[in-house]
Amino acid sequence: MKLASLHNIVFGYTHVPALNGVSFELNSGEFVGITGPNGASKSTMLKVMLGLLKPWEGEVKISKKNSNGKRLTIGYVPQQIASFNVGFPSTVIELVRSGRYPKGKWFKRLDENDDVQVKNALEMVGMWDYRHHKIGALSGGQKQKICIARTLASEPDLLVLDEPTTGMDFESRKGFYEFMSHQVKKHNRTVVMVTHDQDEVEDYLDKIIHLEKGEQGGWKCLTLNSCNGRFGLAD
Ligand SMILES: Nc1ncnc2c1ncn2[C@@H]1O[C@H](COP(=O)(O)OP(=O)(O)OP(=O)(O)O)[C@@H](O)[C@H]1O
Repeated sequence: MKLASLHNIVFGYTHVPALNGVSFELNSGEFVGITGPNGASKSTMLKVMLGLLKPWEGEVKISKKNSNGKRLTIGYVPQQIASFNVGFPSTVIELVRSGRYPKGKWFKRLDENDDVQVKNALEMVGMWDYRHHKIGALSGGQKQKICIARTLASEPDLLVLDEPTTGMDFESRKGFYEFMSHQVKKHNRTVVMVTHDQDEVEDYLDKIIHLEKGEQGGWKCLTLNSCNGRFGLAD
C-alpha cells in the first residue's frame, strides 16, 4: 500500500533550488535508505515530505490511513534535536514511556507490553543503563538517542529518522539495522532513514533514494529498488 508520494518537488531556501524535480514513493513494509553527499538536501527532502517546508512546485501526498485502515501514525526524529526543556518528564525512562501514551491520554495505565517496548527501545540505542538519569545531565548525542528510543517505543506506522546511527559503533549500528529490518518485516512498518553508511546498510534495505546533483542546480532523485547488492533502477 502506498503511504507517501512526492511528485516533481522543487524547493529552495534562497532563489536557488535545493531540490529540483524530486519524485519518489513510499509503501508500507519498506525499509528505505536516503543517501547522497553532504549538503545534498536529504534532510530538506524529509522536511518537505513531512509538511514542515512548503515546496515551490510539485505535490506531496501522505496517506491518512495505514494498511489496517486506521489513522496513519508518523514518528520523526530530526538530525539535531534542539536542546529541549527539562521539566516533566525528567528522567530518561519517563520520557521514553511517554511515547507509549496515545495522543492526549497522559494518564493511561501502562501495562507489561508497554514496559517491554520501552526496554527494547532503550536497549536498541544503548541507553538502558541510563534509564534513571536526569535528561538535563545527558550529552547532546545521548539526548538524540533517547528521542529515537521514544519514537521507537511509540511504534509509528511510518518512522522517519535523520542519521540515527551517528555516534554508534559498528556493532551497535548493525544491531540497529537488524532491529529496524525486523520492525519492517514483522510489523509491516515503513522506516525511512538518512544514512551515510550505504555499504553497511544496503543489505537490509528494500529501496535506496539517492540524491544526485541536477544539471540546473538543485538535487534530483534516483530510486533504486532490489537492494542486497543487486541494484536495479526503478524509474
Ligand atoms: N534553514 C536553512 N536555511 C538556509 N539554508 C539551509 C537551511 N537548511 C539547510 N540549508 C542548506 O540547504 C542545503 C541542503 O541542506 P540539508 O541539511 O538538507 O542537506 P543534507 O543532505 O541533509 O546534508 P548533511 O548530509 O550534511 O546532513 C545545504 O546547502 C544547506 O546549507
